[in-house]
Parts: sequence; structure tokens; C-alpha cells
Amino acid sequence: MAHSHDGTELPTLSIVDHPLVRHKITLLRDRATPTKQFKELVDEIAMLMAYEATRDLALEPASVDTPLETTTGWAVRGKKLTLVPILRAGLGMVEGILRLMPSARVGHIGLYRDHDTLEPVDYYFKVPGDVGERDFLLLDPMLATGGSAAAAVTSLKRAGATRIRFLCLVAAPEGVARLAREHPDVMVLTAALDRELNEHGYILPGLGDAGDRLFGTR
Ligand SMILES: O=P(O)(O)OC[C@H]1O[C@H](OP(=O)(O)OP(=O)(O)O)[C@H](O)[C@@H]1O
Ligand SMILES: O=c1cc[nH]c(=O)[nH]1
Ligand SMILES: [Mg+2]
Repeated sequence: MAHSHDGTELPTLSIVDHPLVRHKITLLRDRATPTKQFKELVDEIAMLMAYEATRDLALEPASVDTPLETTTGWAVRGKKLTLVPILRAGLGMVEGILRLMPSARVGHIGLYRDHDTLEPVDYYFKVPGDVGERDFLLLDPMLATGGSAAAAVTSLKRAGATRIRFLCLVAAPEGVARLAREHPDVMVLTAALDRELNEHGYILPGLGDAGDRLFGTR
């Protein structure tokens, strides 16, 4: 059971604190890290996190012919795992995870956070069919107020999704609490649980605006 800084229980939270992840997250936070390296780090951390997020995937026996004989191995069971990045910043997490599981499907959810109200505004939704039979990994580097993640989960559920995990790199306690309140069935995996949000809804200490740092906008 995880706790936020004020002691609230966060039962659906898992912090991926592998030493390599902690090292890379620190480089990602550094304001001096240039766009090219920022992109590479997001890609690498996402891949390491996906390894943890899929630890309990169901398997089924699979026959395999080695050069010497036939034996029984294992294959991941069921429909292809489905990655759903929240545009834009979530896009940075897709390629690294696809290297680990090249046959995963990819859906997209377009959302941006209104600068004044901090409320999510949605502009795109496309996911593969057979939604109810799929395991979804919803991807966004930042979980701040939780408004965007909660809205994306609501959209996925409206389309029929039942098994959703949310992967982020940096989370604020406020966002974790909101997601746990609105979608207690959705497990959240993060590489870092930060202290708080500032008055503009930015995570402290955080890493700044993930979308801008990934794509060189501002
Ligand atoms: O938890 P929240 O308070 O909703 O904030 C988090 C959202 O804000 C950022 O996206 P942004 O709105 O900057 O869009 P972008 O990815 O297009 O830059 C981030 O990538 C999340 O989607
Ligand atoms: O700190 C934050 C909060 C929301 N979105 C970001 O990219 N960074
Ligand atoms: Mg942004």
C-alpha cells in the first residue's frame, strides 16, 4: 500500500523504483537535458516500466521446434496488448514499449489541458476493435491534477474497455488520488511520486512541460 505525502492511502499505485529508472528520471528532470536526450530517456524509461507493468500477463503453453526436437514453451495469451498514448506527450512512450512487444496494437487519445481551467479538452479517439477483450496500457509521462488521465480512462471505458493500466513517469499525489477516486480499478504505475502541484498545475519538483520538452515547442 502506497501513501501520498499527507498520508492518504493510494492502494492502486505502484512505484517502479529500479535503480536504472531512478537514474534516468533524474537526467530527465535536469533542465539542461536537450530535446534529443529527453526523447531517448522517455523511450528507455517507458520500456523499463512496461517490463514491470506486464509482469503478470497471462500465458498459455506453446509448442516450439528447436533445431533438435519439439518442446513446449509459452506464449502470451489472448488479444494483443494495446498501447494508448495520450497525445501529445504520451507518444514519446510508444516506440520503447513497442520494441519490447512489437505486435502490440496502438490506439490514440487526443487531449490537452486548458491552460486556465486545467480541465482536459478532448479532440481525438481511436482504438482497435474487440475493446472488451484487450489489456490496455494507457500512456502519459505526466499525471498532474489527474484530469486528463481520468477523462482518457472514461473514454476507454465508454468504448468497452475493462482492463486498463496507467503508466506515467512522474505523478503528483493529487493526480494519483483523483484517479484512485474516479477509477479505483485502474492500477497506476509511475517512476516517481513527486511532492505537489504548483498554482499553475505543474508538478514539483517535476520536469517541466513534458510535451514541450519532447517536441521542442513552447
Ligand atoms: O493531470 P493533468 O492536470 O490533466 O495534466 C497532465 C496532462 O498535461 C500534459 O499534457 P498537455 O495538456 O500539456 O498536452 P500536450 O501533451 O499536448 O503538451 C500531460 O502530458 C498530461 O496529458
Ligand atoms: O508538470 C506538468 C504538469 C502537466 N503537464 C506537464 O507536462 N507537466
Ligand atoms: Mg504539454
